[in-house]
Parts: sequence; C-alpha cells; structure tokens
Amino acid sequence: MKTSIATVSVSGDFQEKLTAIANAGFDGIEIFEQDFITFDGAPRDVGRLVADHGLTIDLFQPVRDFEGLDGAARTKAFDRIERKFDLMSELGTDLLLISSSTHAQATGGVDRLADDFNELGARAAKRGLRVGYEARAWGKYVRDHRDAWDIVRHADHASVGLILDSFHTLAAKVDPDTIRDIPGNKIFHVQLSDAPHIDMGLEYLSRHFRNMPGEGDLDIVSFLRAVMATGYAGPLSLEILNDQFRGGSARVIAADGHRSLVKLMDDLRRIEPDLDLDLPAMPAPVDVRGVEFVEFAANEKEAGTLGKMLHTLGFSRSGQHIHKAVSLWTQGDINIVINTEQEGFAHSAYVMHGTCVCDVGLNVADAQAAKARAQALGANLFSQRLGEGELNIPAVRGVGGSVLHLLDKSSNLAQVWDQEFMQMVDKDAKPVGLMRIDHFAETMKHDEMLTWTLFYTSIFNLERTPQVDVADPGGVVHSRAIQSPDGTFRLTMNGVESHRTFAGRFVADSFGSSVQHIAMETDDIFATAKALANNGFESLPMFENYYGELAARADVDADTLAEMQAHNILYDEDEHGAFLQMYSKPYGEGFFFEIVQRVDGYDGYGAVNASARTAALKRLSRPAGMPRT
Ligand SMILES: O=C(O)c1ccc(O)c(O)c1
Ligand SMILES: [Mg+2]
Repeated sequence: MKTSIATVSVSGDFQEKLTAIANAGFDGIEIFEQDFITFDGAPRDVGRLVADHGLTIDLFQPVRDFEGLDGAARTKAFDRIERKFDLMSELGTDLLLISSSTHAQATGGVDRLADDFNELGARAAKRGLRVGYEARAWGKYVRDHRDAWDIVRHADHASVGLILDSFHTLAAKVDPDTIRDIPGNKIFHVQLSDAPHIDMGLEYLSRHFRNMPGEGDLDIVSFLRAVMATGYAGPLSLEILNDQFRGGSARVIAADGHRSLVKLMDDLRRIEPDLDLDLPAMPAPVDVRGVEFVEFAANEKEAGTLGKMLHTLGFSRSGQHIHKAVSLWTQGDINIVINTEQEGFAHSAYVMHGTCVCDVGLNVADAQAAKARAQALGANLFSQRLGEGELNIPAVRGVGGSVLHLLDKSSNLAQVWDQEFMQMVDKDAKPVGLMRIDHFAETMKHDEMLTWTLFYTSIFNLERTPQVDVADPGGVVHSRAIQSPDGTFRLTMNGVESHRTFAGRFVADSFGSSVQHIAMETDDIFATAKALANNGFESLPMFENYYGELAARADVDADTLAEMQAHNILYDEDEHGAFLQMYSKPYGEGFFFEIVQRVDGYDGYGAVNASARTAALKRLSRPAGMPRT
C-alpha cells in the first residue's frame, strides 16, 4: 500500500521534514497548513518542492469547525474553505480533511450537517477536489466514525467521503469492527497512530502523546484489518502528534514511522494472507533464545582491571582469538569477550566511549532470517573486514551505535568459539555458579526509548512490559523490559532525562547510550555469594534500612534475612515466585554486574529494589563535577 505521513509528525523546518520523510521511504505526505506558513515560497513552490522529493501530497489539513453553523457564520465557513481550495489547487493536492466541529455555535442533526457537506461537495467537485470528514473523539456532536459515516452517507455526494483515524476510534474504545459496514470507496483516507494507555482527556492525549503504531497500547492491527475488509485501497498515513517527536531528530522519527508501517502491514499480512498489501516478502519476527556473548572494548590497562573483576566473578580466561587482541572469558553458558584491538569497530567504540560494551551476540532461531527481517525493516546492517578463518556473522547496528551480532545453533555460526579462538586453561579460575546471562540493561536518553522498543519488537519476536518509573536521588529513570514470550531472552532499557541520575551520569560520561549492567543467573545465590566472597569479590553495600523495610514487606525468616543482609542480597516477589539479586560495585563510568536467582518463574526485574540499588551505587561513584581518574 501507499505510505504517507503528516508533516506535523516530524521535527524541523519544512525542507528538513521533506528530506527526512523522503529518505525514510514514504510515498506521500499530509500537509499541515501550519507547517508551510513559515516556508519562504509560494504554495506552488511548495508543491514543486514536494514533487522534487519524489513525494505526493495526499491530504491537506486541517479545517476545523466548518459544519453546523448558521447565517453569516455559515457563509464565512464556506468562504474560508474556498480559500483552502485555492491553496490546494496550487499545492497540487485534491483532498481536504475537515475534522468534526467543537464550535460553540454549531448545531447538530444528521440532515442539517449532511446538507452542509452536500453543498461543500458540489463546490469541491467544480474544482476537481474532494473533502473528507473525520470524527474527533471530543467533537461536539460527531465523536466517532459511526457518526461521521452517517453524515457522509446522507450527504450523498461523490466528492464527500470519510476519513478514518485510528486514534479517534481506538482511544475512545469504539469497536473497530464497526468500520466493516462502510463501503471502501467512501473511505477517502486513513490516518494511523498509536497511543499509550494513560488515563487523561482524549484531546490532550491526542495532541501530545500519540506515537507510532506498535509503540503504544492501541490495537492498530484490528483497526487496519477492519479497514482493509472494506476494500479500501488508499494511502496508510501516519498522523502522529507528539511533543517529544516534535523536538526529536527528524531522520530518526521518520525512519521509525516507516518501520512501524512496514511492521504493521507485515503483521496484518500474517493474519490475512490473501490481502494484496504490495509489501516485499520478509521473514516472520525471529525468536531470540538468549545472549550468546557480550563484548567489551577496552585498552590494555582497563582490560587488565576488567579481567581481574571477571576472575573474582568466577570466570576463566578460556580462549584467545586466532589473530586479534581479543580474549574470551567463560563461566557456565556465559561468554564475555574483551577486545583491545588498535583498529576496527571495537577500537572506534573505545575511542568514542571509553571501556564499554560495544557488541552483544544474540542467540536467535535463524540468524539469516533475522538479518533479512532487520534489513526489510530499515535497520542498518553492520559488517567488518574478515580475517582468515573468521566467520561471517550477520550483524546490525543497535543502541548508541553498538553492534548486535546474530548467531544461531543451526548453522556453522555455532562453531564460532572453536573456530576463531584458541582454547586456554585458566588455573586461577574459581567458578561461583553463574550459569547464563539473565538480562542486560541498556541506558539511553528517555526520548530514544520508543525508537529502540520498536527496533527490538519489530525485528524479533519480543514483548515489552509496561514502563516503570524508578526514583533516583537525582531524578526519575524510566525503565521497561523487552523479553521473549518464554523469558529466555531479556533486556531492560533505562531512559534518562537528567544527567544527575546515576544512569544519566553514565550516558553523559560515556558519551552515549550503551549497556550499563549485565545480570547473570545462578540457581543458588547464597552459595554463589559465599564463593564470590572467597574470590575477593566486593558486593555493592546495601542500606541497613533496606532490610528493615524488607522484613516488613516480605515473608522471609530471620536467618535468611540475616544472610541476605550479610551478602547484600535484595529480594522481591511476584505472583509466580521470588527474586534474589546482588550487585557489584560500579566500575569505570558506572558500569556494574548483577547476580540474580529466579525462583518458581518470577518474571520481573526487582523494580521495588531499583531505588535502593541506584542510591547504593550512587554513594560509591565519584561526586558530580569531579574529573575522571
Ligand atoms: O486535534 C485536532 O484538532 C485534530 C485535527 C486534525 C486531525 O486529523 C486530528 O486527528 C485531530
Ligand atoms: Mg486525524
């Protein structure tokens, strides 16, 4: 299907918007009048500029408060629209959006409003133009597409049709299946947007918090499914009114928008295989089964420090790359790679961010399928020159310019450790029972979170959990998990607004978003804690008061509680089971390790403990404003 986006959805001046929209792969735009009022050029130049970007203008909007007026006010409303018709002819677009009135003087009544539209249709037809009527959820008389369709039907004019907007239907909780009764040729245009589930007035929600399909909580697939059942064949157009997007990067927002539309059409195609959506074939969302490796970029000195820390965590240095200054550290199924090369991607990541996680290897069901789907969804593929004997592992760019490698067990990629590394025996290793990576946490600016949520959930078969807000002594951190349906793969995203939070400092000090902590799983955290203590591992000291609060909150016996306190172990419960967690002290710019035990299918991340954890980390990190050492 033809894809389109309202210019109001994207930041920047008119020229920037067009460039971003065209580069993202859209076919057309909806022009918001406000968006080109400030453009230095006649409407005809605007039309030419749009065409020069390879885009069509599918809609001009909005006209508000047209219908239901009397006398002079009515005459004025028609005159006003005649001026818009002049403008549209110059711009080179034939469809005008009229959104349902909130005018204090407007009256209602189907016949009364239908008369207005019949007359407007006649005027539009004379100029070869069309008008589309959209119900706004807070309109005075017309509040959803059923009311609007009643009026359009009674207006009974070939140049008058309906405009559907998923927000107004779904946020108002109108059953989208009621759309199925409308003939497809009377639906002139379809606007799509999602929105988070926030309990607030619909007008405010609509104008400030809409987001891309798949980023919010509305059932856009059911909406679109009903629309397609009518035989509608016009554009699918994003109309996203969002304060954050208006201030964001035009390129990123437009690219997210296009990705969301492609993902939406692909979702629909999987339910309705007979629909002709004119969308290139792509593999289904790919299952993720866990983290195969985490790679740090470091210099020699910091690699030494990190290696010492890994030793105290029970890892053994078990491999050395066949050509490169890259070492492999393992414990259980956990693979940690330290890269101190002086060239290549890891080195650039080190130069840019200091010691950091530059690369994460995901264990997916089918690495080639994941790559193909990522590419179809506009992700940036990553590749690097290969040395002899090195495997060509598919990879995409992830958060903060990092890399996600895609491995699977069913191809030769499973041989990477044997093929690219010389095995070593580490006599100093004293394992502590860490088995696998439970999750890793990516810290980013808050306004990047929707982008990366969409990235992970569109390429992979992953679900997102509701956002939780964690209080840090320096501000709020927004946190959300992305996980596989069976919980074998988990990641958390922490979105920061203030550099005064512990996580915010990490983003500021390491010059960008990246992995801030790695959580590793044990099946006996008390045994692991003792073994760690024997290795000289220093756990993150917890507050005395935490255990007082825990005693009141949870049903834990006094001995267990004392043991938890002795090892700085934190505790949470959900409807399934229990969660025990402990942390390392912060390292470098605020990176840390976590050790967790999930009991009886606990499915969360210890959100109740997050504030205590953050405060505990913060009191150990250098004071704000102090230089790095
Ligand atoms: O908020 C509004 O007024 C408004 C205007 C035009 C639209 O298409 C819309 O969905 C809302
Ligand atoms: Mg709309």
